[in-house]
Amino acid sequence: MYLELKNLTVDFNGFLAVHDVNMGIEKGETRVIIGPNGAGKTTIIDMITGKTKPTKGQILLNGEDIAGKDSYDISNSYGIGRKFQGPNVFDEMSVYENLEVALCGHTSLWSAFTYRRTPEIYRQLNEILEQIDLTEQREMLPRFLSHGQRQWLEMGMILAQNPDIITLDEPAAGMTDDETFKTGEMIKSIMKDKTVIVVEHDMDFIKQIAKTVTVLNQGEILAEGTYDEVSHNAEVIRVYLKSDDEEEEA
Ligand SMILES: Nc1ncnc2c1ncn2[C@@H]1O[C@H](COP(=O)(O)OP(=O)(O)OP(=O)(O)O)[C@@H](O)[C@H]1O
Repeated sequence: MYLELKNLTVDFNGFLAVHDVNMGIEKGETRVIIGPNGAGKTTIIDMITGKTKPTKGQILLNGEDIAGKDSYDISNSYGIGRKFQGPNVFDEMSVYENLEVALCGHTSLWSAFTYRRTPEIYRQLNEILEQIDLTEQREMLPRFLSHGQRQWLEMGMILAQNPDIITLDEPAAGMTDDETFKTGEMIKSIMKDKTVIVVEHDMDFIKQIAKTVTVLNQGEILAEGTYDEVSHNAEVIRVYLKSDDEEEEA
């Protein structure tokens, strides 16, 4: 197994936000984690990406336990990238420059000083611009982009960093139906060689992208299976899907 969570647990002052979670994710898989508000979905991503240290359990990446390592190490040495819920771009830089910073990420003054745009850098940046459909917007500042386009820029910035594993926390939140569909197609095409872990609520979007869906409830795994399996599971309908519909109707 490529990425394996074993008895993963976090205790926030006596509250078990994640409790004995076991999950195995294959290399190249797109895994979606769903569940009601407060189920522990983001906390699991926080632990995988080093933001939160587990109280107990292991996070095995190719058999090596990375639980408790800091987020810088996890992103730089272990190739795990993260897209947060809200936009996370440099407002004063163009779309192109944002991607360039992500691609070339200067770790020292010297590397920034000696940096030159090479043909290979141009090629890679243009390829990413095409993949996220922002070629025409390349000189624009992010604030002039639509909400969806800003999210795609961030997906491009993560791609530019070339991680092996990409975690996306509600990538379609606030998007129109068309933008949501386009985001799903992007994940399927440009991230097809990556291992992708997505936290989402939009069931159509989940159906579009997921091979396996893990359902969390109150910090524990309630069900796991294909979209069809979990969406027909009586317990999942009771604790999650039904209450979702009722909220929408209310
Ligand atoms: N640092 C923290 N200290 C204390 N409690 C926390 C902390 N972080 C999260 N929690 C609690 O842990 C539970 C799980 O939170 P989490 O954000 O992982 O849920 P979620 O499934 O991602 O929910 P949502 O769909 O609303 O984003 C919640 O009850 C939350 O209030």
